[in-house]
Amino acid sequence: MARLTLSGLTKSFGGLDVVKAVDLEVTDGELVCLLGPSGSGKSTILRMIGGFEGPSGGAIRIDGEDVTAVPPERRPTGMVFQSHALWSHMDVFANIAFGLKLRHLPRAEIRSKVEAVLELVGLAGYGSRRVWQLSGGQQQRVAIARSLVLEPKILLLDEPFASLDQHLRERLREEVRDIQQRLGITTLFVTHGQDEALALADRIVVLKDGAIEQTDRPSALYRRPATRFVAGFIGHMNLVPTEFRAGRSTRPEFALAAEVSDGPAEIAFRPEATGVRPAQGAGHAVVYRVTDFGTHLTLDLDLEDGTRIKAHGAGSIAWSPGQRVEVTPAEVLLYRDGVLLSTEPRTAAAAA
Ligand SMILES: Nc1ncnc2c1ncn2[C@@H]1O[C@H](COP(=O)(O)OP(=O)(O)OP(=O)(O)O)[C@@H](O)[C@H]1O
Repeated sequence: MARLTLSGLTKSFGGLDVVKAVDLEVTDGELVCLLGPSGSGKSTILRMIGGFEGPSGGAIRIDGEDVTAVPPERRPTGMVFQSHALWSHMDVFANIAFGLKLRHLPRAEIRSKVEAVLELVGLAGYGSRRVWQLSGGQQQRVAIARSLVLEPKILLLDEPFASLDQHLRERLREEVRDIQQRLGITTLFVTHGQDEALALADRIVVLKDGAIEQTDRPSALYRRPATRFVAGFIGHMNLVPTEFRAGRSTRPEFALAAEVSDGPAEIAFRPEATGVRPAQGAGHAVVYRVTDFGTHLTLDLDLEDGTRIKAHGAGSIAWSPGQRVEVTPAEVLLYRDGVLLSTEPRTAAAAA
């Protein structure tokens, strides 16, 4: 078990800061996902922790010990890359045993460690297979086994399943979670998939342009995204522009009251927390598109001013494009200048 501490971690390439003063504490046995769009600095942070990239500033500590200047092979970290870089001319056993041989462990000990780790990743009996005889998923399991066999204190995974199909990816991430919890190994997992992060992580770090936007548990991140960016990155968030005057939204269709100063704001609410029903009178919105996802129906709706929002519609109603509807958002948040306002808005009925 180990604790990882990043303080003021910074990296510049050619004068451009791609990682900007990142502070993060990962506790014993925790699995933290680094989530962000392409180019947000996720891999660079992971590579710095693994020692494959030298920081331009800041420090990396593992269990309190400064490892910032320690070369990768002497760090207590194990890294798994997207392209697993297995040696195709060696069999599975030799691939996994390689690092142990470099450490001059006795043969019997190497054998028992490799067999144990093959068992752990669900590949018992595969030791004599050639790498090219394995499926993509099996190869990635070998790559994980090759890291784990060295018993790192910290496991670093850089989009390890990105090249695999959806089903396999889901299965492997469940396996990784099981293994990680069984070993209690502190883990950092890089992904640009929000589903993957939500499914795997104890906590998620959302990165944008090399800086942390928010660090939180999946449920908290989903319920109260600290910024507009996070709101739009984790699931779908409807964002409807409005103006507040004397504590009331000027949008007639969502009459909201909130203790905010006058000025513009965005009303934010999730499609799954939005009530929709066929309009009795003129309604607030018009159905643009109906999409049946099997588990639920998603309605794309156009508000009077042309703002398009999404809502989940009841399967028992025959929705059709052009239909006029009434919309009742619930669990509403407010953003101003891209940042969550702490004020909880009340709906018109509650405010009246
Ligand atoms: N060796 C390098 N030299 C110059 N620029 C680099 C180097 N490595 C990364 N960068 C730049 O740093 C930024 C962050 O890259 P990084 O790979 O960390 O992002 P990422 O969030 O992991 O993206 P992706 O999801 O696409 O892998 C990018 O703009 C990238 O072009």
